[in-house]
Amino acid sequence: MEILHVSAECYPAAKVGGLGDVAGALPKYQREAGAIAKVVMPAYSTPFREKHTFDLVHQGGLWVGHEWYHFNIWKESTNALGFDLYQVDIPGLLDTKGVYGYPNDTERFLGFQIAVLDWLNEWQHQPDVIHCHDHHTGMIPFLVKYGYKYARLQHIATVLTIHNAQYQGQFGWDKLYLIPSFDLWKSGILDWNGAINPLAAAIKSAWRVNTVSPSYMEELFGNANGLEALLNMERHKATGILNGIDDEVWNPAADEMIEARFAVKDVTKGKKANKLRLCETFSLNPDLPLFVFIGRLVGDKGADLLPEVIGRSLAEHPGGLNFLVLGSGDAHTEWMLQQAKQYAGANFNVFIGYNETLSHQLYAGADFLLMPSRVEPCGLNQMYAMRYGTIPVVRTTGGLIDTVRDFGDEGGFGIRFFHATAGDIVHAIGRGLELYGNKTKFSKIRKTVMQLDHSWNKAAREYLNMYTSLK
Ligand SMILES: Nc1ncnc2c1ncn2[C@@H]1O[C@H](COP(=O)(O)OP(=O)(O)O[C@H]2O[C@H](CO)[C@@H](O)[C@H](O)[C@H]2O)[C@@H](O)[C@H]1O
Repeated sequence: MEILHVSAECYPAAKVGGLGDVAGALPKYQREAGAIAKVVMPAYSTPFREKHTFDLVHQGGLWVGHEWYHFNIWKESTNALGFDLYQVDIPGLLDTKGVYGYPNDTERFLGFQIAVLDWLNEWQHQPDVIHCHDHHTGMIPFLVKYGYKYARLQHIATVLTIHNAQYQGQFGWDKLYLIPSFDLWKSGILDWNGAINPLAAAIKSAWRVNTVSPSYMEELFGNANGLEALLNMERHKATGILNGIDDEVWNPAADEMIEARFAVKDVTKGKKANKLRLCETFSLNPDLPLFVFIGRLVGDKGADLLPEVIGRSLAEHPGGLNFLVLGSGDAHTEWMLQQAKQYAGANFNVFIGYNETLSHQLYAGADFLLMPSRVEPCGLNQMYAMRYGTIPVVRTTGGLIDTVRDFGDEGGFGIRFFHATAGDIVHAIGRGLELYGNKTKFSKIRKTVMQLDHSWNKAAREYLNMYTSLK
């Protein structure tokens, strides 16, 4: 069984969020489970490209509408990721420093998908499954089925994983000419609510669709940013498979990025050393319980609630806890968090930006991780946090339901709350403080969360079973 994953991100070559983590880990575990798994992604101008060597495996040219581009497909030559990594290099289109957020993102990702399909079309060797991730690759299942040029690929199974249905990649019908020619009778398949919608087109065209947790799959049938009816129609081919975490990258006993490495047996000592260093860096008192938030500062993550939560918690427990935030995103939320320093004084600090090393240090040094997400398809942060002995405080939604059980319930180990409101979050933080005060219980839960099995092995097998069922 050979699988080609197509993704806009793949850690460590390029990562903006959880998609990068998944594309960088799942293929490795699929290989361990006996399959051949490869990844193809865009060749952005990142430090990764400068630091690694590549072999040229294919050259071609393609049209995106009326623009002609030359493209190269490169294969990373040292097997640095533990699987074959291919990068699509399209000068003038994909050689950007960043991944997303350019005015021509529609053209950039169409170019990427066309290059992948042209390459597969001419490649003697073909995979059994093309596994597409999110809307940036959503035209592939459609074009494999209906693109005139790609008839040779029609027998290859296509799978779509929805990492986040909030983002669908819509563009206007005036840009139809950008898409390689296909049976125009099928143009309705591209449409959702009067626009060309790559995520909807992929949901309609892929052989199988999955989301990254069973609970999020259920939620989408009732709330999918406009795609509810479509997902209900396609329910027969939709399923939820819970993400895992790469326990080679996220391992407190071997993590080179943290101050002190530790395992379950020396968790108290290890956490203390990491917390001390973190608090020194951010001028926080290490004797207080530390709540952190790591992530994109956007409404879906509930980041806009943080300034009020910080203010109200400190009003309820004056000088009783510290907050540290790592993230970037909405300019207003970033500004509000900077302002929060004025009223939170020495009990709060924030790092605005993206910093992979610092994220490891926060998971290792914190006592609690806050995730007040309004939408959380799976969430990896809570699983990373638990592996590093940090107790998650999460909203009861999506994948957080499938991975965190409240410590008030039989066998529970985290803290859950229901509403994305400052009141509910502050209450949950209060429960965290009580738990922190009960040293025996706190230490027991810390050890419990570190030992939970969130490895990719189970999910890797579930994906392989899904592919097998398609043949
Ligand atoms: N400023 C920063 N500095 C350093 N690291 C940062 C950072 N901001 C975020 N990160 C890192 O980015 C990743 C975020 O992953 P998540 O899965 O929590 O969210 P995301 O919404 O990106 O992913 C989507 O896809 C994933 C994968 O399927 C789903 O789990 C999730 O629910 C869905 O929204 C983590 O590795 C985190 O540490």
